Amino acid sequence: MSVLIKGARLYGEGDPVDVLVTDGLIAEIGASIEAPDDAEVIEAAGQVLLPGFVDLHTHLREPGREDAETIESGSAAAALGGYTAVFAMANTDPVADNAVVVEHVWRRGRETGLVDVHPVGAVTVGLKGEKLAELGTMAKSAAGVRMFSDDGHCVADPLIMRRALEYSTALNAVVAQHAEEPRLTVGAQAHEGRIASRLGYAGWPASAEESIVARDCLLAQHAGAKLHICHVSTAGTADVLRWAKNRHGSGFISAEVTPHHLLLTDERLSTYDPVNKVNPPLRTGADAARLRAALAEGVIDCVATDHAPHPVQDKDCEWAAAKPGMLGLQTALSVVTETMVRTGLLDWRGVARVLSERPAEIAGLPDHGRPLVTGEPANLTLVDPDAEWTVRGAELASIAANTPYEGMRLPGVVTLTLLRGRITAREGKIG
Ligand SMILES: NC(=O)N[C@@H](CC(=O)O)C(=O)O
Ligand SMILES: [Zn+2]
Ligand SMILES: [Zn+2]
Repeated sequence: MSVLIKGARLYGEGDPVDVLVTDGLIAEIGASIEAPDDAEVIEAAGQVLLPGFVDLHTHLREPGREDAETIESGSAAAALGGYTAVFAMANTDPVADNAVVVEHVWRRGRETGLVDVHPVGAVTVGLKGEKLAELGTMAKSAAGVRMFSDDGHCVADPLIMRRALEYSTALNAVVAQHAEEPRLTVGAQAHEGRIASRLGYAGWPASAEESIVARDCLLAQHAGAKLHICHVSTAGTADVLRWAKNRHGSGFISAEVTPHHLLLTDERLSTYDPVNKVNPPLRTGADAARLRAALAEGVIDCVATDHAPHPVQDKDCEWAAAKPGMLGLQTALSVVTETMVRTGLLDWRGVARVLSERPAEIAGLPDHGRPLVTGEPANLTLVDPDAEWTVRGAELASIAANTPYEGMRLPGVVTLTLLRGRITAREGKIG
């Protein structure tokens, strides 16, 4: 079976070309390729071909919260969003802190077959922050875990974090930190600042994030380890990262920003709608502007969704009782188009870097985020850069519907996703 993509521009650059995909690989790229008899032909005039997206930060909720998302529904959302690989966070129930759970997630991902699902292993047993999980056993399992995180919780104890970093070097793994000093965020509900004061919410200060990022960059350097910072949300964190990368090198320190922290601000909180509740909280417009600039510059390496589905009863309630988190997989490309491409901060080559190449590198995936040349694996995403769509939570593939972009009109539509040459999503439909 082959697929012939006709008339797309690679990275949105140069003249339109035809791309023939056969046996899971890019077989030929040329000005005009004749379709083989068995080929599925995709008319792609005006569209941009990119390497398939890689999400370093997804919550698929299986096992344990299948009323919010399953590996199957989350994989569908990923494929429709243009993703060919996702990293499934460990804060499931039971926690992915052992080989049995990570192998289950990995196997269910394979069976579903819509996106490569890589389980993230917990750093500590039960995400409790007290005792290191069996990182080595998870690394050696069939799931081949190479990213560890207690995401949802900070590895707050500096000695535990130090040991995790040290162990991870022997496993050639990366530790991804949810940077939140818990003593500074007790009871916190919103970004500490003008809006939180006005609404009467306990504040989540920027320094709760920045102090952990600074600490962990120093610990990572000392251990010679790879550290990844999850969901960077403040201008100050960008400053710390710039300093740390200069000192330690960007091969060791990496960071992601979420689409929602690029686009949304705490101005939205005045409606008291918990759809806007997320951890770390939406920050100020000045923070969002600095995050966009840091992403364009490479101080922040990549965009990760922090796709966090929650069932209606956990979101449709009073603010303080609501769970933090928002959907992200199917809206990421559009939010990046809106905030980074339409503003001139990134071209499509830059989008390939932040949504595909850098995340694949950080996680050590050999067959994603590869150049668009003959012989490479056909993990590909086709984007219509000029099309727009209106987000409707109920129409997204996730079981949960907690999108903060409800009713928003956004630019950039994923029209085709190929995983190893197989069509996983096409024109908004699976397969
Ligand atoms: N981001 C969130 O607000 N929530 C995440 C946890 C996390 O990423 O910290 C979740 O699991 O729901
Ligand atoms: Zn987190
Ligand atoms: Zn998360």
